[in-house]
Amino acid sequence: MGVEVVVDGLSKSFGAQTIWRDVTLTLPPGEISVLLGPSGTGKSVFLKSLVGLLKPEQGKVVINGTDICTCSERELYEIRKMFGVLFQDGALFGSMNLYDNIAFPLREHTRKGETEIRDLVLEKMEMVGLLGAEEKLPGEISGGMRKRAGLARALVLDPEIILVDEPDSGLDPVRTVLLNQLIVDLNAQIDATILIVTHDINTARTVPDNIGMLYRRNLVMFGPREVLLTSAEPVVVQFLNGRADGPIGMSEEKDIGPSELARLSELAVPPMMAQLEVSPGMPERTAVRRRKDRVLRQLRTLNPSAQQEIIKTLTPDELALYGFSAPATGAWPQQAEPVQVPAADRLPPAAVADVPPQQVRPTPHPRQPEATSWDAEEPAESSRRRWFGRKRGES
Ligand SMILES: Nc1ncnc2c1ncn2[C@@H]1O[C@H](COP(=O)(O)OP(=O)(O)OP(=O)(O)O)[C@@H](O)[C@H]1O
Repeated sequence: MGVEVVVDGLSKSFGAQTIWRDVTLTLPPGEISVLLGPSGTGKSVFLKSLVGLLKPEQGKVVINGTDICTCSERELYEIRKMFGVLFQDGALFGSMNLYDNIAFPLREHTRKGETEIRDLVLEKMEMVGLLGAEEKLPGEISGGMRKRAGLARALVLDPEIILVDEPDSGLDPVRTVLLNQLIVDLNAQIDATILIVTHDINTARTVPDNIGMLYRRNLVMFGPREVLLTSAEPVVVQFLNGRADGPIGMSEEKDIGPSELARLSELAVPPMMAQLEVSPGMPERTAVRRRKDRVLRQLRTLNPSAQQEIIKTLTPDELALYGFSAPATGAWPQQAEPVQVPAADRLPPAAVADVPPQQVRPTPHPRQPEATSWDAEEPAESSRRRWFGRKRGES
């Protein structure tokens, strides 16, 4: 299982320029989190601070009991081995073919022989649908393929924490959905803790378990996806609706006038979208059940819209299991007449811990449209199918 990343009171400046201050959040182990924010709010700086490439002036980043802001170089070196990082452009070496690019961390950081390295490289290349492209140079392949090669390289040391910087930049909407699906499937297979930085609203609405947002040098919020996706905060509403009017300006944050605020308050918060489900043939995401227990424990502290959205994800069995009373109509679960949230001391009931795991089923999510091939120039389908196994219903 991935490890927890605890960020406590983190502040970062470059000279007189404060990037963000007092950022506190916890990336739950094995869950997928997204960090949103307008351009220049310091999302990439945050990722680099998590992996120890930048040193914040204040605060802690605690991983496995070690604060990477104050630990020794040797400890940092060991902690870094737990990370896989996918930078925006894949950060591949232009003169090396894909095989050597992906093999690089194994040759640098392990004593493995070439036979073992070959097995691992080909396994990761198959995982991201790149088998057959070993000899290609980064300059000879599409942006989508470069991203996937970067992802394969990020995976090659079996990371427990994966940081992904704008996976959607430079990709068309279909390739973005395919890459998102790949990240969800990877999470199901290796249960790593994942943090994605993105501008893409669709990614934010469909991929993560948790969402945070940086704005005006602060973390506006961080928590279960339902909290931000139902928030009426003007900056969130503007961002989720992709509107020009609102507190986010082109270069600097601007002050919002009363008429603009009124226009924003008339905008509906976009309806929640279902989270991406794992592909057929993949294992279940074990983080889903852990998250459900965690979120239900804090349910009463969340806003009512978020509470209702969370309750709507529960199956009838789970509603009963977690101690929710049925709505008057008897329909499970429904929005018009909200189900009753049990008293705080019953969330979740102590009995949950004693319930056999198979009784707590992951939430069924509607399927996304069937994925098409990644790149026209590569044999993606056969490669993906070998890794992902047969589709549901296929003999
Ligand atoms: N090494 C550095 N030295 C000085 N300033 C830096 C450094 N790295 C980043 N910055 C500054 O920090 C600010 C935040 O940059 P960052 O790239 O983290 O923003 P971002 O939110 O990821 O933006 P975008 O969404 O456009 O990629 C910018 O003003 C940038 O110029």
